[in-house]
Amino acid sequence: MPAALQAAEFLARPGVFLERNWHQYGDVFSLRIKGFGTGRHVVLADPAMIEQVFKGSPTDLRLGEVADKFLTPITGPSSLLVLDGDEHLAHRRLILPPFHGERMLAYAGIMAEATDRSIERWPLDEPFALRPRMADITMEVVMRTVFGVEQGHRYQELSAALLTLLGNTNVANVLSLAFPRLRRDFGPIRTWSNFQRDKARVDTLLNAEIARRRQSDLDDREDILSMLLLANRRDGAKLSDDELHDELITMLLAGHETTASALAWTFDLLLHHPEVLATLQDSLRRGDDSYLEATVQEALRLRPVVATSQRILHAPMAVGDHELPSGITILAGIWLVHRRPDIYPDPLAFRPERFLNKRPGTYTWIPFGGGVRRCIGANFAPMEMKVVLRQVLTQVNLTAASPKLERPVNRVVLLAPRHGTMAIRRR
Ligand code: HEM
Repeated sequence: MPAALQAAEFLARPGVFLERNWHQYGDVFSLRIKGFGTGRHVVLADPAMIEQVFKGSPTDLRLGEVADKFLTPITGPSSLLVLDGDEHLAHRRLILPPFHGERMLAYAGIMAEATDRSIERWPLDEPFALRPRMADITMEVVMRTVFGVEQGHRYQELSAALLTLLGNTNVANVLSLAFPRLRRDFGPIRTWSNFQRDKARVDTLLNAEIARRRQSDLDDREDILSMLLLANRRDGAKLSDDELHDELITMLLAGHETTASALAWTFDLLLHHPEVLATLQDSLRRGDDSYLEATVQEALRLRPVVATSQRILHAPMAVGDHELPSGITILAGIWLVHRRPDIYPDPLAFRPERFLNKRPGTYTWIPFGGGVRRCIGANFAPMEMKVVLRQVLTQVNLTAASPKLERPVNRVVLLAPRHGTMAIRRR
């Protein structure tokens, strides 16, 4: 298929496109997609090969370069997503600890409050889209747990500016981010200057927040920004204001829409599988969280919001029986591994029992990628999903607004439900 057609289909319907090629060519196949990674790609659907890639040398297998092209104008150059090599590892060592341990339990309270605040505004007896409501919740969670900004005037100002910046990721902007030559205005089409204006507004507000936080008593605070202000690199240095700024935008960008889409997918699956929903509600009434945990794992398997995890290869690499050349982009097929019938019998069925009292495999369940680039929110996001699901399912009676399951659409780089998971809240 010509490269332009491959690109169009891959961008519009990545799941369908990847599956068709997988059925035709098997667990290793190549693609040509201009403007995406290095333009030449090899897709892997075999967990053993993906393990090799995730465990491979971070110098030879780079993710930062893939993201750098289109993310740096939004995040800045010091984002975990766009860094590679030693600098990436140095940032990761500082950013990972706040996402683990006891503190996470304190965040559960914030997650429950944000959910209750959102539920209060849901309409009764009329269809409404759950995905944007989930995005309100995940925005509040990032604003309070990561940025440490509580509801009020500053919260409103900063969240509105961030939503304007991220909401402007329309086709024109995404293209101009991917192709630097398009980073300008075209006569009356002023998308690039509008983007710059929105970005400057976010920068001013975020820098003011960082400066204000530096003046406060950091030891008493539990938010991630405060912890990052206290953290030292191995050489004793701290993150600069610019680096903190870039990491804050990164965590919002990586943690907000992803978790909202994952939640919308989970509700879509639950509302269309009444027997699973009933089992889950029953287990929640009994105070048993194991089925809730399994439901989240199964939803992330069947509807992973990121279809592939990417690495640019900088040295030839033998993967299985294949010699992969330097210069290609490897796509670890998250979507495909999760649909392997040898690992998940009847793979299209939504069946949380698969994970009941059974830990998902490190290389067979990969919604958060793997290795030194594994998602830093890989504990935080499932916890948030569990809190939101519990709050909603124990307080609200929801039904699906349509008998059909949602189809995935590509929202920039995430797979989201086409109609946003339409539901009806019943009395
Ligand atoms: C259900 C929700 C989420 C999903 C499905 C998801 C998925 C992913 C995936 C697939 C990657 C790339 C991993 C790789 O290539 O190996 C990633 C990276 C990342 N994620 Fe998440 N993510 C989610 C939530 C979050 C949250 C809540 C945060 C933070 C608040 C976050 C922050 C990041 C960051 C900073 C990276 C880059 C890590 C690095 O390059 O070292 N994500 N995520």
